[in-house]
Amino acid sequence: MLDSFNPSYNPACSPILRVENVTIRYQTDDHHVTATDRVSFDVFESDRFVLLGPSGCGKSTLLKSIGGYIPPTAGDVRLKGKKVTEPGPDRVLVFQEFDQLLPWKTVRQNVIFALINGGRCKTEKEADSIALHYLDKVKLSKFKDNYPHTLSGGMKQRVAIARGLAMKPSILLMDEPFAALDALTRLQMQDELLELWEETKFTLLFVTHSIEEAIVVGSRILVLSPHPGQVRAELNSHKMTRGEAGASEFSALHDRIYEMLFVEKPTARAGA
Ligand SMILES: Nc1ncnc2c1ncn2[C@@H]1O[C@H](COP(=O)(O)OP(=O)(O)OP(=O)(O)O)[C@@H](O)[C@H]1O
Repeated sequence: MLDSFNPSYNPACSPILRVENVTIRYQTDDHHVTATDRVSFDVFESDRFVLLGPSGCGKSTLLKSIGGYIPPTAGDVRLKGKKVTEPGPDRVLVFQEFDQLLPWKTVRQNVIFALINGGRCKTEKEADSIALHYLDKVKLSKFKDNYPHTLSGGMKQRVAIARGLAMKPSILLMDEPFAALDALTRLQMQDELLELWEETKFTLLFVTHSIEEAIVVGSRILVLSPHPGQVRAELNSHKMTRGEAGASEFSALHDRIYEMLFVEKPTARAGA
């Protein structure tokens, strides 16, 4: 899963996740596709770190690499100081697609299955109590014995989030988890995710191509240029709200990111 122990890792001040100069190239039958180009960033404990960029800039590719599914062509991904070489229960991925649950298992059985197979629990009893705890957190206690096909898209995503958090990963990886939802449900799910974060302060890496969503969900935002993805800027979006109180700050940051993505020419990494 991870290579040998790194004695230089100090949990008090080291990042949980370090992505260093990561370039990822796909080899197709007749050509290479460079998805990301020398991307670097650090994610610290309890960050809500967002990768933001237009379609095709390599956000999903980066997330899959962090998940251990795609090795970088160049550069390194390190989790708690150890090089990521394959998937592991310390990094749980939540996808956009609604079919990420096992359709032949109930909501509660889906969470129990992950807990036992991911090695988090040894007994069904222990897994059941953790599953019920997290299903309650996502307000799905009443639907614990339902099968996935009887749930709405938003409810299925809540199960996937409960399952992810129940695993207590070092970092929760979310790839446009709300993109396929209707606009109202999407806003509601963003708020619910923030409420959950307030309770447990889990470390989150969240991919989106929506500027609004990045500002609402993120405490830090990495803006990536169009294909191939390079770091355009890293921004602090801590304490931004979409309510009236923060409206002018919110729209100033929104406009700034919009310009970076669609107006300005690529520049070196800019701090904020
Ligand atoms: N398996 C693959 N084989 C070849 N090229 C690929 C593969 N997967 C992705 N790509 C290419 O890599 C680039 C980055 O794709 P990726 O899906 O990571 O971007 P993205 O930013 O997540 O896009 P979106 O927001 O549309 O999901 C694109 O040019 C894409 O066509």
